[in-house]
Amino acid sequence: MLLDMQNICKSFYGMKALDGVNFHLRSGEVHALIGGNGAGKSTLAKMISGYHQPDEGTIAIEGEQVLVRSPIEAHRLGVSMIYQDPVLIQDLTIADNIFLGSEPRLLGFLVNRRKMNKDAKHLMKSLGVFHQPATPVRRLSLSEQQAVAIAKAVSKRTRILIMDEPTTGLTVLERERLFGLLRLFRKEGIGIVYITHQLDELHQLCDRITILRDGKHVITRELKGLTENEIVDLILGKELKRIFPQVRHTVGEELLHVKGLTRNPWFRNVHFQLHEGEILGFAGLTGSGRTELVKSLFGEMKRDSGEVYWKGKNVHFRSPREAIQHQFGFVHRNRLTKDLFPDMEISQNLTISSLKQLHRWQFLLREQEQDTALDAILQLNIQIQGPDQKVKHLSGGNQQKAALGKWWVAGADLYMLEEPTQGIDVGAKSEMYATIHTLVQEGKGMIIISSDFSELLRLCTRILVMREGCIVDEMTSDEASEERIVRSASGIYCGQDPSL
Ligand SMILES: Nc1ncnc2c1ncn2[C@@H]1O[C@H](COP(=O)(O)OP(=O)(O)OP(=O)(O)O)[C@@H](O)[C@H]1O
Repeated sequence: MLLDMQNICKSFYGMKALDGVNFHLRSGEVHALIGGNGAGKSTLAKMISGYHQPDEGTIAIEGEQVLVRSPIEAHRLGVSMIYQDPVLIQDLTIADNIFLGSEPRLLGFLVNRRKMNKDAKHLMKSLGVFHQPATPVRRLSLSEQQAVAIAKAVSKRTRILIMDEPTTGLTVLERERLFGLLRLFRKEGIGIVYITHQLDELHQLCDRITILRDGKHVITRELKGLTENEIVDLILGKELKRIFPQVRHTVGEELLHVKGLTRNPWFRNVHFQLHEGEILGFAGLTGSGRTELVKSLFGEMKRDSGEVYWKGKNVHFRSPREAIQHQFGFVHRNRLTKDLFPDMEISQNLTISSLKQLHRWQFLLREQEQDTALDAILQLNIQIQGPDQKVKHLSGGNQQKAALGKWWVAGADLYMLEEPTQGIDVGAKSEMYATIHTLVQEGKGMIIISSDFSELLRLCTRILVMREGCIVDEMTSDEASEERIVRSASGIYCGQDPSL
């Protein structure tokens, strides 16, 4: 056994984050570590990588009991951890980042830069990245930065590699490349702990699965033979009928009509309409212009030309404030920093865009604010300890509901959601989808940007695919398939002419 963790317990401020958890990792296996938000996955991973120490329990690597008191000690033991946002120094070069703290030396004290660059080049090449080793890391894409983090791990003779949601923000093709690398590591006997909320990834990659729930061990077994529905039930501890509710909406009046919208170099000549009863999905690779398009609709970004009609009226918002006044709401991908005030109470966050209605003679009607917030908390089923709880202390799923709730309180008629379920667990996802359907049923407009194409397929009534700033394909839910989206998004063929 490569790694053997027995009876691990850990509490924070008297609250048990892990309660008697056992975890075993074999050489050459990819072991999925799964559970809902707050189940204890990251805490367990941080025990192996030296960021936390257990209150009780033992850790053994290759049969030898160890005390992993710091990340440096973990590295010495052959443990590396890679996060969704690789921890790299952006202004240093690829080679510097890979060998930071373990630079090859000449005469024992001079850094052997030649060898460092040569080794870095070789490592990066084996990972399919061909930049010069002297390139600053800030010039690389997210997936290339991840390759640098992996190269760093490999250069340190890693035996145990822990990956915490590594595919967040990656395109389908980048994800495939990462999986290819992990399969290679598996062949070399490295044990990989793989943490994810993307259950559709498990069968592509993982050999065994361990599920945690509320800090307790639920099950460890071979993944083969376990269905996605069974995994969902084990995560939640109850039966979830359907992650994606089957709802058919009737298409009604036109809400939004975008004509020839252009902002160089991000997007060009974009035309589309959104009707009542539609959930409009935007698919595309990173840099396809989807986010910039939505930012421009929300007044966060200027446009060069084109027109936008909202409920039949020509509108041109020069700031988000104007968009909000016209009942537009936008939940960004990084909602905690962009949409919410993490150090403020949940009730203040929910009412922040509606303060005008909650003021009289320049005084905030505190009681009314609390009532309005409470209404949203109940309607959207936001799980909190009290209305004065700070948003930063909510789970990822509840933070997402709060970000949506802010626009609900403000009376938004158009919701634009960027990566609405990124990082949230399967139960919260299911609730988010149900909320989206309810809002659409009430006649609200819904635009979803998601890198999770299967989510778009199962949620949206119509999907537009963007590539290099242009809409290159459009499909109804009946016409759509993941293959068609991937092909259009990556330019393998243009949707209008599959023979190309
Ligand atoms: N440094 C900390 N201080 C206080 N509480 C913490 C700390 N780290 C984790 N916790 C708590 O421990 C519990 C387990 O959290 P953990 O981050 O391990 O869950 P997780 O399964 O990784 O969740 P997610 O999928 O949302 O990342 C949670 O209740 C969390 O609030």
